[in-house]
Amino acid sequence: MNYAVIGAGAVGSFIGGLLQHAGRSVTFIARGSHLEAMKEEGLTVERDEQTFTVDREFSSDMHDISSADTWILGVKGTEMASIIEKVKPYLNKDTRIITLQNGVSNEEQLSGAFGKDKIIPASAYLSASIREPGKVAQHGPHKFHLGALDRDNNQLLENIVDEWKAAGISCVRSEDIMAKKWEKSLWNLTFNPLSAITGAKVSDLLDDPLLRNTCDSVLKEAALISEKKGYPVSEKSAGNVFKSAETVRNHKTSMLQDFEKGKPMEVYPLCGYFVEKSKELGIETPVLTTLYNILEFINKENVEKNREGR
Ligand SMILES: NC(=O)C1=CN([C@@H]2O[C@H](COP(=O)(O)OP(=O)(O)OC[C@H]3O[C@@H](n4cnc5c(N)ncnc54)[C@H](OP(=O)(O)O)[C@@H]3O)[C@@H](O)[C@H]2O)C=CC1
Ligand SMILES: CC(C)(CO)C(=O)C(=O)O
Repeated sequence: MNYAVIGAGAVGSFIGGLLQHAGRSVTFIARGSHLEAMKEEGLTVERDEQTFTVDREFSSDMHDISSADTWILGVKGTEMASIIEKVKPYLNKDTRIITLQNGVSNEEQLSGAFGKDKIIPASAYLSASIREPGKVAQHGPHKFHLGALDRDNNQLLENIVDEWKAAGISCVRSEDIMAKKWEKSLWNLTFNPLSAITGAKVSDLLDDPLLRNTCDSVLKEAALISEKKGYPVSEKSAGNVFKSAETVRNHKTSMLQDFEKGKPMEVYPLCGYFVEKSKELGIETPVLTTLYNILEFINKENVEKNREGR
């Protein structure tokens, strides 16, 4: 496979760096200071047991993705509509697009634009960050679940999973990848919006009785939506949302991290989409809807403030 990472930020740089280190061809599409640093010094990947640097190909020119057959879409969900327009001219019959964004709306958007057969969704469990321009860090365990929306891609998917494993990327093939993505979305819905509104770390959300109670209400509402969409949530898997949060107590959710950096938060993919679905399905979600309304407001204010350098 020839890979292009489109939006080589934290997750994309981590995956692309490992693939290139293992001898695969990877083109990294990035921008800003991260791109400049990679062009000058290469991309350094730092993990628990190893640090290495890969030295090519780094570009901001979308034209450079045309020679790749496998695109790893690393942008945030907030960029999806604009990135679809940018990559459209370079798509051909062999192109497949791996989507690792949190949420489930990105797959809908991409399938609508390019067709289901083009999309290979992935569910990403890791904690990667750009430590400084040109350097990506991922410490602790990580895991990706990859699945095909179209059975015709099963063999190709097998090959991708084999290549990723050989490159040291922990990943498994999922028979029902959208169920996996809904499962992860329940986690994100339960913790991300409330953390961004309050500034609370995962440990605060778990330990403060009132915040925990609010998380629990959100999870119950989210489970109703998930169930109606065909992804029932058992008591055990609802319990696992809180159990798995115990393993990342020290974590600041990605939404809170974006807020603190003054970056747009993934409000629609991680929250608004589910509110929209609840309305369409006639499900009452008062807690989730209230959090969403607040989140929309603080996101706009935050982005505006940072644009103006206030
Ligand atoms: N980080 C993590 O550990 C995890 C992230 N995820 C999910 O993965 C997705 C990606 O997250 P993450 O890697 O953290 O995000 P990042 O912001 O680190 O990466 C996105 C990158 O894409 C770049 N980009 C956006 N548009 C363009 C463009 N037109 N041309 C070139 N580069 C572009 C951004 O540049 P710029 O910075 O200038 O905007 C940024 O470097 C999100 O949906 C997130 O929720 C899921 C699990 C864990
Ligand atoms: C919990 C985590 C880091 C999962 O990898 C996440 O998805 C987030 O913070 O948004």
